[in-house]
Amino acid sequence: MTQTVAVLGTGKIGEALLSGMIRAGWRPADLLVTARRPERAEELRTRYGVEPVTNAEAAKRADTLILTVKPQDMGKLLDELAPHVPAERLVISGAAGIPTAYFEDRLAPNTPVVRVMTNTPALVDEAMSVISAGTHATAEHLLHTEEIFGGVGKTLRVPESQQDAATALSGSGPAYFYYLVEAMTDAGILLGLPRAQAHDLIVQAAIGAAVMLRDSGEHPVKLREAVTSPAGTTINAIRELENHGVRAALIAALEAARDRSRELASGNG
Ligand SMILES: NC(=O)C1=CN([C@@H]2O[C@H](COP(=O)(O)OP(=O)(O)OC[C@H]3O[C@@H](n4cnc5c(N)ncnc54)[C@H](O)[C@@H]3O)[C@@H](O)[C@H]2O)C=CC1
Ligand SMILES: O=C(O)[C@@H]1CCC=N1
Repeated sequence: MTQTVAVLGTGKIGEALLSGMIRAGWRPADLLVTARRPERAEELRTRYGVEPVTNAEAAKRADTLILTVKPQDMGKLLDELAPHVPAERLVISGAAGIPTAYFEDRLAPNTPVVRVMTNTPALVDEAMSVISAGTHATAEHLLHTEEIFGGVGKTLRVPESQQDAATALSGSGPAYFYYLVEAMTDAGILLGLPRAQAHDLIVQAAIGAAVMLRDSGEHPVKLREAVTSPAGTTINAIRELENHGVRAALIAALEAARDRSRELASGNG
């Protein structure tokens, strides 16, 4: 049987997922989208050939609803949806912080809910999507969720108690790397390189390092040691990173992101 999937609140993450699903072979005819602004809805229709509908219509027609609004907008969306969502619908939340119980409390009894934290590299099929089942989600619901999110990258099942940590690591994770690239590009400018060249050098170093981290099977310490020659250049840089507490700053930063995810749990964040 053909499954219809609706993306509700198709912003940055919703569109990244939608585009990836189409690349992965989903037929636009089997996909519905909702958006707050009519111009946005038309943009999605033109760009992907999908049908924009109201939230209520999506709830009635789609077998699976993927909710990708901001945590702060989730309560309002659920108020709108609740009267229209039959209990057999699979509801997938892509929002940071909000637990599956929040949805279960507001939807029909026994509604299967799955929580997913993905990230923007979904746009290039390199997402990490971390998946947890709510009380009524079955193995089949998890497989279906993996089928959807597997089209845009890797998936990993975790207990829901680990979702806030996963959000800090991989949901927000790409932003940390963009921030580092931005800072190191500035360093290149300081060292006298043209900005475009500094950018290219750092981006390629990041790509090379990322592929080695993924494919070599080596521990990051080993990989760093291989770059760090005795009395060489790298150790001077590492000493400065240690002097400035960069490791401690990263640990504190991810802890702060985890804490913020916890704060968003009520949907009022
Ligand atoms: N941006 C990111 O890197 C990531 C975001 N997320 C989660 O994804 C969700 C969305 O984030 P973004 O895509 O960044 O935000 P966004 O603001 O780009 O997208 C949300 C969209 O929902 C629409 N919307 C709000 N209420 C609506 C309603 N009642 N009906 C229809 N549309 C409605 C908004 O107009 C907006 O286009 C958030 O819950 C966030 O926690 C998760 C992982 C990564
Ligand atoms: O910053 C945020 O709240 C969202 C969730 C994870 C990444 N972006």
